[in-house]
Amino acid sequence: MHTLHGNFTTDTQFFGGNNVFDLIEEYGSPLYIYNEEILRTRCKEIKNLVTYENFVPHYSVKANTNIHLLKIVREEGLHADVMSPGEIYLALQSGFKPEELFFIPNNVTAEDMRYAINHGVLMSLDSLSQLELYGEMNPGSKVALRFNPGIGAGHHEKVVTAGKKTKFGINQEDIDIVKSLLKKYDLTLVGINQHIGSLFMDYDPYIQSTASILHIAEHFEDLEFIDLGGGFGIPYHKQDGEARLDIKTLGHKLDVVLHNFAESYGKKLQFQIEPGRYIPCECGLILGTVTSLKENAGVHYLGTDVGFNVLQRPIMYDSHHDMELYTTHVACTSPLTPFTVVGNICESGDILAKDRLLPTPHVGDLIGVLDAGAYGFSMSSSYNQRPRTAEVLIEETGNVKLIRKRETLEDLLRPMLV
Ligand SMILES: Cc1ncc(COP(=O)(O)O)c(C=O)c1O
Ligand SMILES: N[C@@H](CCCC[NH3+])C(=O)O
Repeated sequence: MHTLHGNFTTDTQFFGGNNVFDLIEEYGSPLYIYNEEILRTRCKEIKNLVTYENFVPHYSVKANTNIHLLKIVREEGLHADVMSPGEIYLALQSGFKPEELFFIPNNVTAEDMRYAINHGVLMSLDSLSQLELYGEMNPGSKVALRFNPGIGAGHHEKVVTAGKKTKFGINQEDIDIVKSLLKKYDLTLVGINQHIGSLFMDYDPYIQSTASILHIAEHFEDLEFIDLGGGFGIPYHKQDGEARLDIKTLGHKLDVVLHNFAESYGKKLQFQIEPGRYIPCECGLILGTVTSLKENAGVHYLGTDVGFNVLQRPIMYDSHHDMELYTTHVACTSPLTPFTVVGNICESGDILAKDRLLPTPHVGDLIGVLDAGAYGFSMSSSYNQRPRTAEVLIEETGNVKLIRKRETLEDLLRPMLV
């Protein structure tokens, strides 16, 4: 086997010595593949971000909710942030205790709230009307609130979750109303949180937004924790030499802020963060098959079975994912050609990458779509009635463990009660 493109020798390191063609033969194509060692490394980096002792990172499970990965994240000592009853359910099933979960929903029904209350999971409300609803349902209890710190950041406007143009968070101007609602329902505000958006590589907006939430915290006595949010980015353009987020410097800067705040607040309250992407993104890759090659009006199409049912990020946010090709043919030394890499879905927008420089592949070669461990499978669908893919974990020993069965055609029919 030859790797035709890429500076990341995934075949030996990432796949734990397993041959990609054998993996596809055994588990089918396309296939999500995760590397346990990389996952554990990212967890440790986040766990040791700061020296401030009362620091509890919560993994935002929406990025990847496979229960086998959740178990590893928990073993590494992280807690979890959850968004829905489904995420609460899976997190509990994977071994997290209710007190290790933080429910941060948006526009939920009373039924969703009831699920969290019944399972003893602390909830954060992010609007006055949701706080009112919660207060009516569960007066006299502990509660958290999500504030909008006024600063947003993210890799695309669809993932900026603070500032002026967003549905998330309570505005600072409403703090007096918040206080009266807390009093009305005898609620104890134990924590406040924020999340400015997804994927920063420059940590300045994160540090600035930390200052904002700490300023908001000064309005409330007796807080037990402050959650600074997620958004920690990963370099999706590694093949172009993109640098990693400087997590060490970010950690040092945060440390100073946290220690100073605890001193002025008068207690060593708990600080939390909620990274999603950073934890599983780089441990995951999609392996697909080159199904056709075609030229139309000067555009070279490289057809694959990785449609937007499998990976939605490129069509949703124009996201870039580095790619590799694997072949059993003699490695080709011809010049690189710009290919438009497409999937098998019946929509013209089903494009994984435009003008991607690649060596000319053969039908039957394999394509690796890198950094797909976050918001990959969790955003996938069965559109065009393509059953969802299998997932495998390359354990630290190199052993391959099937962690999700490929769905079958019968799985498509089952919920229709036929
Ligand atoms: C409330 C909340 N917390 C955490 C996250 C995780 O974000 P990221 O994956 O960018 O770290 C998100 C998603 O953007 C979110 O909405
Ligand atoms: N789904 C987005 C991240 C934000 C999701 C959570 N608010 C992505 O793939 O980049």
